[in-house]
Amino acid sequence: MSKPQQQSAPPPMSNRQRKIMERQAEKNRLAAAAKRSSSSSASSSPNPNPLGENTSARTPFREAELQFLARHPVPDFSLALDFRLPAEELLRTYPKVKRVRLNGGKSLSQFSELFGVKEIKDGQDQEEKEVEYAYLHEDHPGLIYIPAAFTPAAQRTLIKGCLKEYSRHPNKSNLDTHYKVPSSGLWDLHENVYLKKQSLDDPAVFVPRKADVDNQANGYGSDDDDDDDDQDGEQDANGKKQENGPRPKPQSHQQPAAKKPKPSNPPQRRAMVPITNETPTVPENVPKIDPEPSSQVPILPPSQLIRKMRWITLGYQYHWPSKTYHFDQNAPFPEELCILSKAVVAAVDNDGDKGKFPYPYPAEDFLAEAGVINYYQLKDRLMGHVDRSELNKHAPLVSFSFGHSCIYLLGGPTREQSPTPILLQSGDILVMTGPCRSAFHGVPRIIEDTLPEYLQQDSTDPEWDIYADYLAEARINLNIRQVYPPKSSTTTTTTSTSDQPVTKNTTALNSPAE
Ligand SMILES: O=C(O)CCC(=O)C(=O)O
Ligand SMILES: [Fe+2]
Repeated sequence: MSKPQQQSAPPPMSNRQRKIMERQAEKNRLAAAAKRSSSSSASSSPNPNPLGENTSARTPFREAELQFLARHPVPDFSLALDFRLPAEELLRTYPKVKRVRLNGGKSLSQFSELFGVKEIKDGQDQEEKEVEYAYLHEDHPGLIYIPAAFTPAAQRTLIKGCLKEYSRHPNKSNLDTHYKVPSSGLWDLHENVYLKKQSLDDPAVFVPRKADVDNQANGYGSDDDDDDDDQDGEQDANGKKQENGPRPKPQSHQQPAAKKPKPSNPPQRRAMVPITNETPTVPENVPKIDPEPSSQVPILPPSQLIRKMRWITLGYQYHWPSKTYHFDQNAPFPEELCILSKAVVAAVDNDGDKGKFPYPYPAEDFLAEAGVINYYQLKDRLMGHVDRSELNKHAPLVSFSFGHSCIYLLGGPTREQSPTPILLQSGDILVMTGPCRSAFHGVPRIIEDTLPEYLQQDSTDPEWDIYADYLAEARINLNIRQVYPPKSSTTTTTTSTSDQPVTKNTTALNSPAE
């Protein structure tokens, strides 16, 4: 007997699938409404919103940012694409996602031991366990996502590096603008107090303000600059695009300049680069004007000051206000990070399986030359932007996430493309290649209570306690870039905004520092 109602009924839908369909319908509705109101506002009212806000001017990227920034009601984080769903469910729920084996069908640990070797669980076939996959997305050509790439032990090692070692001079941090950070590093000071080797009664544990010590500006991006890529008008209160959430910060140097008492030497605002959606040519000789150290920043115990560390730069140091590199300030790049990033690029190259990864880059040409470590507290966010300061636009950008999960918005070449929210979790790798390298992206939300158990306090490893304490309210992102085209190369590199590789003899562009 036939059961016509069952044959014609759609297959049962999971809650997640239903939510995604609803979200897609809502997106379509908003896009249609925006289109309608922009065509009607062109002919009639320039401001169709009775509250005075020109909502039709909001781009889809901005809409998504606002959606995930909202505190009340709490956004539905399950709308974000979670690459760690069981493979079958992932591919069924997101038909635009494609799963591919890593280069040569190998596992990450075969590319480098720095990923750690994953344990084989009872009853699990060794070979089956070792297979690791990368994921691609039809709406985001050039995106490569490798979920759960690191073992817990490998994550701990990298997290320690990010907090204790890589944050030391000569790498610069946002704090260097205003504070005389000791060259042994702020983390060591924090550790000394944490382990009671130094007391808070000792004035030496309080990092002094630069403005009080001397008048030297050291030339690094401050929290008080703005992000010229953030076109949607929200205050972006620091040199990088990252900003703090709505926490009250009566004395903080991270407050928008307009809201705090005017310091005698107000920090520079970022106004030098025109606001545009077009990819500019790389400004190599723009003046690098540095913010002045402020005499208003608070003097804090190390445990609090460490939470004000927002970023550090690796390798070629970056000048946030002008969004250009200091080509003459090249700090030694941590060797393990060079190896690690090269291993990722090798894992997503195409040996023997042409066309699997559509924008491959030869690993032997990849060189880690610059990096940023972003330290997010729970209320911090990074507004939408494109990373376009590197001269080599063809090399992948490799990005690692540790600690709390976040919502990562990945858009397209303009803010008009509706972004895909991705749930970025500790130990995931996101690689931006080809056109994805020029895509708008941002982190509107760190998600509370998502610190994996293996990063929490662990009675068997008291040394980890201080890191666990820090991570209890933090997320760390480490991203690595190649600045120059490869040395004496005939490799294809892009020097234009085009995603089509242009073959060019690049020797002339090699590091002027050499
Ligand atoms: O935190 C992240 O995952 C993204 C960071 C980023 O986009 C950047 O540093 O340019
Ligand atoms: Fe970025």
